[in-house]
Amino acid sequence: MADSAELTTKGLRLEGLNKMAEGDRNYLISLFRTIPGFPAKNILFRDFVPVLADARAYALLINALAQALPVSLDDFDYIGGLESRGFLIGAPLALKLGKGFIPFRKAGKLPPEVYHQEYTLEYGKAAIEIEKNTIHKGDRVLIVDDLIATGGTAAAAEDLLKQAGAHVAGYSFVMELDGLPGRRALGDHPISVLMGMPA
Ligand SMILES: O=P(O)(O)OC[C@H]1O[C@H](OP(=O)(O)OP(=O)(O)O)[C@H](O)[C@@H]1O
Ligand SMILES: Nc1ncnc2[nH]cnc12
Repeated sequence: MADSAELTTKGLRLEGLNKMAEGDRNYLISLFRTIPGFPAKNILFRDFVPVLADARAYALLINALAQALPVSLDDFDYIGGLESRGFLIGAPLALKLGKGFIPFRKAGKLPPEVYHQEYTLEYGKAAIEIEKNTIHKGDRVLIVDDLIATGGTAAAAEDLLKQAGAHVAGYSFVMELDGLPGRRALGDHPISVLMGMPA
C-alpha cells in the first residue's frame, strides 16, 4: 500500500467550500488525506479523520455544512447521520442547527424493533437500521454523511425512511467521488456537497 497524501485544492471540484475564505479553505483541505489501496486494491480512500483532531478545522467543516444546506431549516425535522463517519458531522451539525439527530446504524447494533435495509458499497455489502420508535410517518430528514461514492448507503437511508412513511428532505455530504453514479441513486432530492474529487 502506498503512503497517504495530503489533499490539495488541485484536482478538487469546489462546491460548498467556495463560500469559505480562501485561507480557511486551504487550511481545512490540507487536513484531508488520501490513502491509495485501502481498504482494498484500486480504492483511493478519502479520509477526513485528521480534520476532527484539529479544533479550528472541525469547526470550519461544521460551519461549511451549515452554510451549504441543500434546503431551508423549515424543510426538515431531523438530521439523520449514517454510521459511523456520518455521526461525526451529523450530530454537531444537528446541535448547531437546533435539530434532533437520528442515528442510522449498521445492522445488529440497535435494539428491536427496527427497520432494516441491505445495500452494496464500493467495497462490499452492508445493512443499516433505524429504531422504529425514533421515526414517524411524515417526518422529514436531512441525511448527512462524509462521502458519497456509489450512493448505495444514502439510497438505503431513503428506503429505510420509506418503510416508516417518513421522507428524505435532502442530502448533505462533505465529499463526492466524481465518476461514480452516486447522485443518480438519489433521484431528485436536493443535494449539497462541499467538494468533489476523483474516485
Ligand atoms: O456511496 P457509497 O458507495 O454507499 O459509500 C459511501 C459510504 O461509505 C463510507 O462508509 P462505510 O460503510 O465505509 O462505514 P464507516 O462510516 O463506518 O467507515 C462512507 O462514510 C459512506 O457512508
Ligand atoms: N473511496 C472512498 N474513500 C472513503 N470512504 C469511502 N466510502 C466508499 N468509498 C470510499
